[in-house]
Amino acid sequence: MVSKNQNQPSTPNGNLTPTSASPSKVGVENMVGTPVNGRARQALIYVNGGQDLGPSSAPTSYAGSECGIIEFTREDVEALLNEKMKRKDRFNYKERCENMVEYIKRLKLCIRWFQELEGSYSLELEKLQQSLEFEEQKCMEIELLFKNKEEELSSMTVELRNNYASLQEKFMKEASDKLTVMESLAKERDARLNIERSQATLSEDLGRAQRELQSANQKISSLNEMYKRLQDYITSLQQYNGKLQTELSSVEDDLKRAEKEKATITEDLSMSKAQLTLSRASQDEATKQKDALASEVACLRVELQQVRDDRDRYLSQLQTLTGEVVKYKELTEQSCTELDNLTTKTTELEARCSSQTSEMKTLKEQLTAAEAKVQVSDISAVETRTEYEGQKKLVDELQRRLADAEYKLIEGEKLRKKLHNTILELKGNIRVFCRVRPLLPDENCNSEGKVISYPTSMEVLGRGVDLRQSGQKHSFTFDKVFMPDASQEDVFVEISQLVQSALDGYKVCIFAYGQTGSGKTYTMMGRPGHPEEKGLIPRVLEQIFQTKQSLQPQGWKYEMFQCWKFTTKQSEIYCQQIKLLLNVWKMGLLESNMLLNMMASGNTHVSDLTVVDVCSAKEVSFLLNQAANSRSVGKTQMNEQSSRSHFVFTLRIYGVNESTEQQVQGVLNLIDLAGSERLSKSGSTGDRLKETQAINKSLSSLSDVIFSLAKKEDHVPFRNSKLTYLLQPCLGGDSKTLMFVNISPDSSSVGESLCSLRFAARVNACDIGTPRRQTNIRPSDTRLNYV
Ligand SMILES: Nc1ncnc2c1ncn2[C@@H]1O[C@H](COP(=O)(O)OP(=O)(O)OP(=O)(O)O)[C@@H](O)[C@H]1O
Repeated sequence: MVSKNQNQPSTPNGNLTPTSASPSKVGVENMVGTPVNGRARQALIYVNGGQDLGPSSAPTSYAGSECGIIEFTREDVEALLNEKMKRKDRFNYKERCENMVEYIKRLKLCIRWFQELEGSYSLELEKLQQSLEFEEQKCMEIELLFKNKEEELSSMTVELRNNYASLQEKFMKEASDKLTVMESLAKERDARLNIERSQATLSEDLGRAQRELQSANQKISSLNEMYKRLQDYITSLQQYNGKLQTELSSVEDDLKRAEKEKATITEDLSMSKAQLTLSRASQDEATKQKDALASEVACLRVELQQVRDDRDRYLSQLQTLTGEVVKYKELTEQSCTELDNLTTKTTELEARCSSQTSEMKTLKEQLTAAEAKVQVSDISAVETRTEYEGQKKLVDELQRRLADAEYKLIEGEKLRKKLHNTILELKGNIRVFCRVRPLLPDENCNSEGKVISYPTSMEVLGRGVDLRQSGQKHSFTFDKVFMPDASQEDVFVEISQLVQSALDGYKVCIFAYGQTGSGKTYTMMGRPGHPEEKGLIPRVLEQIFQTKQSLQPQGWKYEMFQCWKFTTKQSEIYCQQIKLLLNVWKMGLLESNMLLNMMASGNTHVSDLTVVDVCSAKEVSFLLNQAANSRSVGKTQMNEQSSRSHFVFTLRIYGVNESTEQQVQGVLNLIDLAGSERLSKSGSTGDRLKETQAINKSLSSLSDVIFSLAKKEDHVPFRNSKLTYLLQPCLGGDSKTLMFVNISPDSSSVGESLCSLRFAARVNACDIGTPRRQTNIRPSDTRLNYV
């Protein structure tokens, strides 16, 4: 610390000048406690290097004291003292005195400056005192104000206390409410725990069901294998049977041949016997003739003897009777000729007799040989008969085994059908498949990225689809999601089981829903002129006709196949009117009061509808092409070739197996709905606008029906539109329904896509009941029921 007396000498010129090499702060320390004017003074003198110190930078609190005091850092002072100590040795005393004088001069200048400052400060002090008085007055006023405020505040405090009391009351009430809420929360928690527990049991059930499903699948595959094996076995049995049959027929041929031979031999034998009898008769005759001839010869001999006697007599008489010699000579010659004749006749007869004897001998030999042959053929006939009986027994045994195998096969088929339908029931009787079509060449991918994406988590792989709209992601899960690269075949594979159900006697309904241009017609009908891109309808028909062939060996034999009737029809519901596709050119639009009756069987009947019986897929595809060509097509802003009508393709299937007395009656409805579109976006006007409104109305009726069925309401509004009325039998609780929701990946259609996906998600959450199989119904007239 530096203490400085006011009486110290000042610089001669009285100016405050900084030391040449001085730092910006210079401090001087003097002894503390040195008496100055009888008082010890302390001071720090601060000299700003070369700057004019104004009143603002000068200390103010020391006005009126004997010297100005300025803060000086200790470090600076210590540094200065050190410097001084160091310099002590280096400078001589004189120099130090000079320095000191110079220094004192400066100090004096400072003091003067401080005195000036003090004057200015006293002025300021006066001003301040005045302002203090003013402030005091102000304070008085403020105090008054404060009092008033205090009163106000006290009244407010009272009020606030009252408020506080009421608030406390409220708080108490709230607390009790909170308690009740906590209680209900606890109850809810319990309920939630219960739900979680039941969810766990349900998931366990689900797991069990899935395991059962797996085992059922395994059973099905084993049954299928068994079925294949049985088929192979049956084929081999049939082959064996065929072989046996051919062998049997060859044996039968042999037998026939042998019998024929026997017959011919017997015939020959009887002929021979007859011949023999004839020969014997002729022999007898010949013997008789011989005897007669012999007696004749004997007579002739007797006559000859008589003649000879006569000749002798005559010769004796010749001698006597010369005239009569010529006469007698002639007579003798004549008798000789006659005798010769008789001799030759006898020789001839003898030769004939001997030839007949030899003939008889050969005939006897032949007879013996024939009898031996007959004996041999009798033995072979007995052998053949025993062999034939053995073969017959074998054939009977084989036929019994075949019938056994067929019975097993039929039982297996029954089990397969049951398991197949159990699987489908487990999958749900209303299912939703989503199909996203690829971007078309004239559509551009959104600059912000793709609108549609597919989650890759294992849980929803192949079943999930995400749609992004204005940066927000909407996720949906369906039974199956087909990405744009899915082929028509991939889609068909997934629905082929439903076609099998229709063949097993169920009502099946498959419909495509979606905005205009989203690919409904492509899915149902395919791309015309591209057989590899043919749609579901032609593929379904192919499957049905193939199954018809393959079911033949299982009892649905060709003769019985005559009982199968494939009846197809196409009907089009257009602007709430029913238009007949096949004779649309003849009839045009039908009147709205057209008769729609419910048949006793629960099937809808459309009057005057042309029904065509078809026998092959070719015939049906011809009819389909006709139907597709006569379908109403229009152009909207959203699709160049928009289908402005619903297309309903119905296939009715009757099956009879006469060996098992089984009959099935199934219905398959394939529907390409007209495109749903926003009126504003479609750009429709006039008739087209009416048409779009009608389409939207019938689609909304369809959704009303589905949701009403899902809620199990007593009244289902089937009659709200022709479409739902016509489809009533197939949309009812006892049918299997599959919905395709077709989606366009174009970013400009994202709003419509979101609507379609939301509708599909609601449909997917529905449960419309358990399907019933229609069996043992022999249709009296299949043409009466159409849907
Ligand atoms: N999966 C697909 N693969 C290739 N092209 C497709 C696919 N789906 C649809 N398309 C094409 O998209 C266009 C529109 O399809 P389509 O006519 O089937 O739509 P839609 O939904 O039936 O329309 P609308 O309701 O107006 O009749 C057609 O050119 C069709 O060939």
